[in-house]
Amino acid sequence: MRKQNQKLRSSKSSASCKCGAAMRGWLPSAHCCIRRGEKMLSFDSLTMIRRELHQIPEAGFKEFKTQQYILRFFAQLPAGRFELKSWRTGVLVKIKGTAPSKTLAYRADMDGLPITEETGYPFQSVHEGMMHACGHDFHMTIALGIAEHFIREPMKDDLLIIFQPAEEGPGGARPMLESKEFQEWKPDLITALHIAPELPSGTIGTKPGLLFANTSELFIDVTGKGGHAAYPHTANDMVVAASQLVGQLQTIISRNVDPLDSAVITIGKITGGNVQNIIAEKARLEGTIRTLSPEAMEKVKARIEALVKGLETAFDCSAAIDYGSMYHQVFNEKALTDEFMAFAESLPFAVVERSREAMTGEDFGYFLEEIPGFMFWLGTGSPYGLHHSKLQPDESALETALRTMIQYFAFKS
Ligand SMILES: CC(=O)N[C@@H](CCC[C@H](N)C(=O)O)C(=O)O
Repeated sequence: MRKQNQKLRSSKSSASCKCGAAMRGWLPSAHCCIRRGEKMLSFDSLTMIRRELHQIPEAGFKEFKTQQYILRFFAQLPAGRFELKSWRTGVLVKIKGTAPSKTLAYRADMDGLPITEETGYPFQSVHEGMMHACGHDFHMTIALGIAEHFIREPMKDDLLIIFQPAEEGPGGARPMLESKEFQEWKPDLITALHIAPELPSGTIGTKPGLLFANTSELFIDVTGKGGHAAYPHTANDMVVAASQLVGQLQTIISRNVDPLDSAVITIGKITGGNVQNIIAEKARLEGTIRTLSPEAMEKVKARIEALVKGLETAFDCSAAIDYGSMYHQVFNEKALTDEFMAFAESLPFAVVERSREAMTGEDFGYFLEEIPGFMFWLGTGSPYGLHHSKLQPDESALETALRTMIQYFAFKS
């Protein structure tokens, strides 16, 4: 399905707008272009918005500056053509159609990650220890671009633009979906995209059916008896217990999950003990589970519980499991996804690829449980992947995504 006629611009564009405005911290300077009445935000405006958002990554449900940025963006646009509601740190914007019979929707997530940025960007995060390392700055920029376009050039149907907090955790989609604010404006079709650094810039990748995995966070606290480093026989060492458990957990993947199925258990963080010559009384494992079906998730959890029970006996310790937040799989509606792929393929500037399932998680899966729609990957070709401190997605993909979504919504309306 690949086309070679794609012409994308280099990512080395200027950080200033065509109109000469410089970036100004987290204040939305993009309004200078919007005021000039352009129908679609220019490439310079898009990159400027993305860079301003990039500077202010915030944790889930703490996206206060981000929310303010979005509200100020809409304050520059012609009132009367849209309605706006805040929901916690999120924002819902309903853009009026000329003769609506349904509501289409695009969702963008808003939060950053607790990562110390190492991109060397001149516009890198001003929030120490936080980074937009999962592309949510891109997702929001595209959402603002779509919104601005259809506020100026209304289509027939209504369009809901969803700025959803806390995708990385603890999960904003489910409570937002259940909220009165969202239910009042519940759309008939919902879409979202996610940047894919491993795909060539501008590529659109998706498939009908399962796209993203079921996820569950995993926290295990083990408590034994601490003691002097020289007297191990008088203590129950929780560093040794936790280390053994890390190895045992991997046997679930190799020995309990059907080899023709797939699952992942990743322990991303271990903490325990206080100092090098004291046997640790406590240790904590923090990780995540990924499976291709909700049933496999139940099986993996049952095995974790059995292993943890065994660990309690083996180490004469106590252990507590907390599954944190869980996300339902992203399952794309077949007819809409096939139609979108064929539509995107027909665009002269688009390159479309059929994706494989990924073990990434996305709480957008909750929206898709209730509302027909789909999610797709947007290639942003970068040598560093998602959740990496050096992630540098190619900004030219912003324009490809914006043009694709504007034309898709116009086609569906
Ligand atoms: C697209 C992406 O990277 N999403 C995150 C979602 C995280 C969910 C939750 N905090 C967990 O770790 O299970 C991902 O890590 O896949």
